[in-house]
Order: sequence, then C-alpha cells, then structure tokens
Amino acid sequence: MSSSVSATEAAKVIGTARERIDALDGQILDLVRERMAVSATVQEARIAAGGRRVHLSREMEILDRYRQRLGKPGTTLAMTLLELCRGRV
Ligand SMILES: C=C(O[C@@H]1C=C(C(=O)O)C=C[C@H]1O)C(=O)O
Repeated sequence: MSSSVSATEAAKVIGTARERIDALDGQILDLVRERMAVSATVQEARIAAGGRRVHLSREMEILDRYRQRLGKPGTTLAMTLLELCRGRV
C-alpha cells in the first residue's frame, strides 16, 4: 500500500505542529503560575480573617467544571492544579 504523504511532508507537518504545542505549553505553564498566585491571594486573605486555607465546596465546583469539560482525566487534572495551588491536604 502506498502512503499519501512523503516522509518529508510528514516531517514538516510534525515540526510545525510541535512548535505550536511548545508555544501552547508555554502559555499553559504561565497560566498555571498565574493561577497559583491568584489562589494564594484568596487563601492568605481567608487565613488572615481567621478562616481555613481549604474551602471544600469551592473545590467541588472546580472539580465538577473540569470533569464536565474533559471527563475523568479532567478531575485528575483539576486535583493536580488544586495541589499546586494550595498544597496537599
Ligand atoms: C483559592 C481558594 O482557596 C483554595 C484554593 C482553591 C483553588 O486554587 O482554586 C479552591 C478552594 C480552596 O481550597 C478559594 O477558596 O477560592
């Protein structure tokens, strides 16, 4: 069976797509860092007012949002993000 694209063509498509993936990963990582900083602001304000770092009902909302958009792996991703933002509980 003959293939419809040459190895050179495929390498070009892959190279371009990987550049885009690297750029997207850079943006995602910057956004994760920004999320961590914003989350820290919320946690510090709550703790300064005598509250707790963790707010479980809010975390449930976030887990649900990620699960609705991405399915079960979305929940895993949200749990990892929450751990990055507020540490392990
Ligand atoms: C940032 C908050 O504090 C904690 C961190 C959360 C987060 O990073 O999304 C969510 C709930 C809290 O456990 C918040 O209550 O909104």
